[in-house]
Amino acid sequence: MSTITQVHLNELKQRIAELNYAYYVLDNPLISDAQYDELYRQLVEIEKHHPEWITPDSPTQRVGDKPLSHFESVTHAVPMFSLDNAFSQEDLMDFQRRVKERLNAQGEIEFSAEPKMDGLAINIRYEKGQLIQATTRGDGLVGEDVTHNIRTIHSVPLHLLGDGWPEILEVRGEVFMSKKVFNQLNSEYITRGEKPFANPRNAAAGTLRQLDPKIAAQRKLSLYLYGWGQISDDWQLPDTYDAAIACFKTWGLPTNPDAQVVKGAQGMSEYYEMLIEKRASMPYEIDGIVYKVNALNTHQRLGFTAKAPRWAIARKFPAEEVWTRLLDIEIQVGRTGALTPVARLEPVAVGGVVVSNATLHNQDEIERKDVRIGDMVIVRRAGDVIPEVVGPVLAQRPADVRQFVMPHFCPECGSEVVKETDKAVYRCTGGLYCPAQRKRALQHFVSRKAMDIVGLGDKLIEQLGALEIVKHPDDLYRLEVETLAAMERMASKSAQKVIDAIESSKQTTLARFVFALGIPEVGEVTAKNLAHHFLSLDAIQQADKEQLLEVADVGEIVAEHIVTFFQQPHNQEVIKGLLEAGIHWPTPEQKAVVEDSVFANKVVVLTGSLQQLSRTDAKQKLEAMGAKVTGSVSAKTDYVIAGEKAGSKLTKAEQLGISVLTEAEWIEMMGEMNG
Ligand SMILES: NC(=O)c1ccc[n+]([C@@H]2O[C@H](COP(=O)([O-])OP(=O)(O)OC[C@H]3O[C@@H](n4cnc5c(N)ncnc54)[C@H](O)[C@@H]3O)[C@@H](O)[C@H]2O)c1
Ligand SMILES: [Zn+2]
Repeated sequence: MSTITQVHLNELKQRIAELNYAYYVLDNPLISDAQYDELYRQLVEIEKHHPEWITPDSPTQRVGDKPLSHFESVTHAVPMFSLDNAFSQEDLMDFQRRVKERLNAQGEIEFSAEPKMDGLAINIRYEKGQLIQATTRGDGLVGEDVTHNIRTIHSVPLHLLGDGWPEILEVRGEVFMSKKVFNQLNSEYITRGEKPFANPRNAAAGTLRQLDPKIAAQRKLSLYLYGWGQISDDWQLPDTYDAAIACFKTWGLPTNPDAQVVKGAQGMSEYYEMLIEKRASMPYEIDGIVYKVNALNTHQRLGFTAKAPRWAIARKFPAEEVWTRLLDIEIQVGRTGALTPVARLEPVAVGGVVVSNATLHNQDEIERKDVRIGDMVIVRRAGDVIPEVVGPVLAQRPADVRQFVMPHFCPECGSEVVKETDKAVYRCTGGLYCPAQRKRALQHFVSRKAMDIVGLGDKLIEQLGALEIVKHPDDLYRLEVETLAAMERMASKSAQKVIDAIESSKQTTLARFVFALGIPEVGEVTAKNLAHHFLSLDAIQQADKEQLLEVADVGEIVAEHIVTFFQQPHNQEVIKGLLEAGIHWPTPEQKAVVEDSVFANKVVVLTGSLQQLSRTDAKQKLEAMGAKVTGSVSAKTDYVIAGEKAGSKLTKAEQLGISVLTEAEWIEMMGEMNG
């Protein structure tokens, strides 16, 4: 502390004053609340050691700031104070100790404990039971008149219920926006392409500052009471804070259901544990707990500092939202080959843990949020949810930020990256080669319906992969008994069994082999159809999109996946390795399909609009299976394949009792037949 000079102090005061102006007046904070709280704490600390340096214009001596408003200014009958902060259990103990000392009290103090709602303070004035004015806190002495907007809050009575209320009653509470309303509002903004609100507090502030009360009415604000201002002299307050609040409740005023009376440091800490646990599931955001000495006769004795009551304290929760620098955006390749952009952050504490990475979900999300590398970003971590980048702080965007571009090649294996049609997902196409996809590729390759290698379980695959003994499926065929026997929980006998299984898997079918490659969207049935259509692996590899579309059950997306998969040199390398290892199969018989076909020599009529295939493709496929495709339904018709909105032909078929198939049923039948 000795190195602190008055020059430092003045700089700090100047800085905090600027930050206050940006936050309270312009509604545009320059730093995060957590960062602000830290600067403010430093100021308090210095002034504690040098009380002689405290000046009336110090931020510690003033509440908020005067708003620049379109609304009328209102001088509060009783000033609206802020709260002192406690950041630890220790701070709370100090608070209780100070209270006890001042009151010269013995034993435990009783406190009212309640959630610190993250919104804005409002004073609501009732005269003769009638709501006549609602004002913001402003600088604590003068606020702005927002009566028109407060009147739109359904839970706030325009006239007090019951009777017995004082002629003049000012109640104070927090206006806030629930998480649900906030999320709805923001998704509407996003769909309209407008900039969403940073958080519910900001949204509530923005809503209260609307001139048109219809907007506030639509946005559904909420309010809970937590105190009072001026009250007629002839009315006697109850003895305790909680009884006063309960009394207001009987007049129809909304109060926080989570408020509780607790005793001493132990009680305060139990309430803290309870509420922090509950925080994520609460319908509105809270940023801490407010503890107030419950006995009202003590409040006058304890009094106020320049800024806050001495009978209350706000125990802040760890911030769920902080600001930090986005150092880079890196790509993570998942086990299915999906590429996820991950934010690399300057390490920062958020929600109680230090975070240096956060998900950015996908490219669309980065564009929508307009996050750029080098930006100051808002990072959020609520409850156990993984940390997320909410968006950039545009006020602090440096000139040299960089736009993120999705790489064209997989950072793990160098294979081509493709964007999946109609999805926001980018995927690595090097399925057989990519180390990120290794485990999944191998598990699939050895599975029963693929190469059917018995004894190669997940644990073993994991070990072989991790040790880089088996990087790609072709490495399996180079395994030796000794290598396998050295793995965990393996003996030479079981190792030999696995080697035998690998050996016998070499004799397979083309369909199994194609399925084993793990081409996206190519399941067992599609693999069979490909095998029986093209008859050789070469033909499948060389087929273009048009040719692939001729195959039963192959549509645009599947065809694209197949073409891209075989285009990857790395995949080709692995396939070559597999064939060199001795994998072989008998040539599938094309004829067999036609002979076996239920459609061989049958008369088929297509009607309605087909979803998966064009009319021409469907006709070709039926003919390939030996069917005769005709245009009109008669007694000679064997099958009618009815697409959507099928009309008279379908009716006729039904009248004649002809078998009708839906498009899906037909495609399924083709798949089964080709096996
Ligand atoms: N980022 C910035 O640049 C910047 C600048 C200034 C202030 N701030 C933030 O604002 C805070 C200070 O604001 P403040 O002066 O309004 O204090 P505060 O919000 O920390 O606490 C006082 C307020 O708490 C609210 N409150 C909620 N629940 C309550 C309850 N149950 N009982 C009583 N009051 C309750 C009231 O509105 C009251 O005015 C700072 O700690 C910081 O987080 C940030
Ligand atoms: Zn890859």
